[in-house]
Amino acid sequence: MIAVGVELLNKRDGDALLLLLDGSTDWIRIAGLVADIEKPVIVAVDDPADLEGAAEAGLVPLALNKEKAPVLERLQEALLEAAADEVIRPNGDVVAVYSGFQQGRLDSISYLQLDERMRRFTSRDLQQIESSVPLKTIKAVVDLAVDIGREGREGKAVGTLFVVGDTRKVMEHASDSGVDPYRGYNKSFRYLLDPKVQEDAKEIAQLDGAFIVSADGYIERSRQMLEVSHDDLKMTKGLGSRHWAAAAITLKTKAVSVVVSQSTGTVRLYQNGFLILQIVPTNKAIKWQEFSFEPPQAGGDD
Ligand SMILES: Nc1ncnc2c1ncn2[C@@H]1O[C@H](COP(=O)(O)OP(=O)(O)OP(=O)(O)O)[C@@H](O)[C@H]1O
Repeated sequence: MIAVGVELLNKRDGDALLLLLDGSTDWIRIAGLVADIEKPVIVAVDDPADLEGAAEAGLVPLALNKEKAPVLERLQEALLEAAADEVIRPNGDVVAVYSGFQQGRLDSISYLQLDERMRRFTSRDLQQIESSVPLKTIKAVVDLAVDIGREGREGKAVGTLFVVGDTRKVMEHASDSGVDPYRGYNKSFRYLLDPKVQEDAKEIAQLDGAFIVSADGYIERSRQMLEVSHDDLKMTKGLGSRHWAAAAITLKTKAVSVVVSQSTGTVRLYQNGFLILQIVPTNKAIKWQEFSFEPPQAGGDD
């Protein structure tokens, strides 16, 4: 199967060969099988310990930590990580060899043409913004924002805005747009890293205005209108007032803004007035063909 993968890669002039494996193997032997390729050969397994020796053999090791996940999810994760590591171009072509039907046996080959819009935030992206807000809080807010962008509420698309960190300064630029359901509530009902609080926040996100969140993850206010001038900003055309406000508040304060577009579900993160991250909901980022495989009927007429 690996030899056929190599042949396909060479014929189609693809960007990389991806071997999705169920565990460690003889890396030297694999390196021998792929010696004819000048492109990267990525070996992806779940447990990082299983990758020992892979890099020395000239392969690109990738740990997935997705042991129980279905094969397509593991493949997707491998591609996203490889793109994030810049081993493959986000719109490159990859030949993947993997166990599609039987664990432990390489029985499937796919030629994958990646989607240019493939973009997912990684911990590495987030570290860039950690300076003003702890990674833990940013990650929770971004995850929640991505959920809101992807799921909406009761079939309707929802857009919203979270302004995180530098709370006191942010509040100087904010005013109530309606009754704020969080005001006066005990801290335990406002801790955004708590899944129950996240579910409540999804409801409130349907209402106008922004959430103001402290650097340690507590919702301090919701339904806030931000009043900030946009004079010093350069923004992509087509973005509306919520996005302008999101960017502008990060120019006036040390806060980070996370905004969900109601029209597209895209999540954008601003810091110092700049767009730092743009996350298209992942289920829209790559269009996978479902496998349609029907095993032959046992005891049939043939
Ligand atoms: N200055 C602001 N502060 C807080 N929220 C705002 C502000 N301006 C707009 N919003 C919120 O954004 C909502 C939609 O505004 P608008 O359509 O201009 O935003 P947008 O940036 O185009 O976002 P979307 O992509 O979601 O349509 C408003 O109903 C309001 O809830």
